[in-house]
Amino acid sequence: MSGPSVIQASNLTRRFGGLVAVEDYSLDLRERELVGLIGPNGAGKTTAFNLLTGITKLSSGRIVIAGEDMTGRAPNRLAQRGVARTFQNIRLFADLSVLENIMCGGHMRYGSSFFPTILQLPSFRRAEAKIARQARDIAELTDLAAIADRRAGDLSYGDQRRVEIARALAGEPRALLLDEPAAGLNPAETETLVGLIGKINTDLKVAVLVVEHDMHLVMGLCQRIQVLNRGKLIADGTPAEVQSSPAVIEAYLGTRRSAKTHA
Ligand SMILES: Nc1ncnc2c1ncn2[C@@H]1O[C@H](COP(=O)(O)OP(=O)(O)OP(=O)(O)O)[C@@H](O)[C@H]1O
Repeated sequence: MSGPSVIQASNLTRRFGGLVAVEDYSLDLRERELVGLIGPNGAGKTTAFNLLTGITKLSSGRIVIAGEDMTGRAPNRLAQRGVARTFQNIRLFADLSVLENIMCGGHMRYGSSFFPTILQLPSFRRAEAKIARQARDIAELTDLAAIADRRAGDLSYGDQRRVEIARALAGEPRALLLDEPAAGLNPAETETLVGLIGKINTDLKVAVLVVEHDMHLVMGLCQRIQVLNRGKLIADGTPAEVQSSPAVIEAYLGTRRSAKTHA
């Protein structure tokens, strides 16, 4: 049985001029759920992600996070309410160490305000110690402890991806949204990533929504899969249900057919 709702998004719509990128998209992501969001190129997945995290403004719709209406709030307010994300293109501080990058995630959530920081008050030192302790725990969990002092910019792509996820976890999110986490990873790195996402979901009890082109990964990892096509949700079910859905098969075949026609 799944728990209470973490993200309740209802009828999210976003227009860009005359183009409706996402239309009436709804998601009820519950505690401990691991949900995949798939769809052909241009289906609206990234736009849906950006709407859920407040990065793109809604044309209409409603977003409730852990019971609080967060519609129209800025991305940092949604993050504070417990929604963390990673991006398609890795965005790390290349010159900072792995541990410092992870601590940045903690600062976003628990950092001291301006005056305690400037004056180095005890409250500032306490917050810093807590953030450093927590970053070390997360480095352990994400298998980054052995390279915690290395410069992030010197790491392999797969390790950088894990640092990005570790930094997102430092904000102690209720939900983690991963935008194409396996993009650019080799098969061994992808396998490590799949193990990590599973661990985050089961051990840390964080709800996960993952956008991914790697079907094998999505089908093996997710309990539930949503399929977007031309901005609209055309399926929402178990991997087996989605794979046998005529609308889904048609959406993917249709994309291939039109790609051939235009080739
Ligand atoms: N800022 C924007 N301005 C105008 N059109 C946009 C903007 N962002 C997205 N779109 C359009 O909205 C549609 C959905 O794009 P989106 O990037 O969300 O799809 P996607 O499913 O993530 O695609 P992909 O799998 O290729 O990453 C596309 O037609 C895209 O061109």
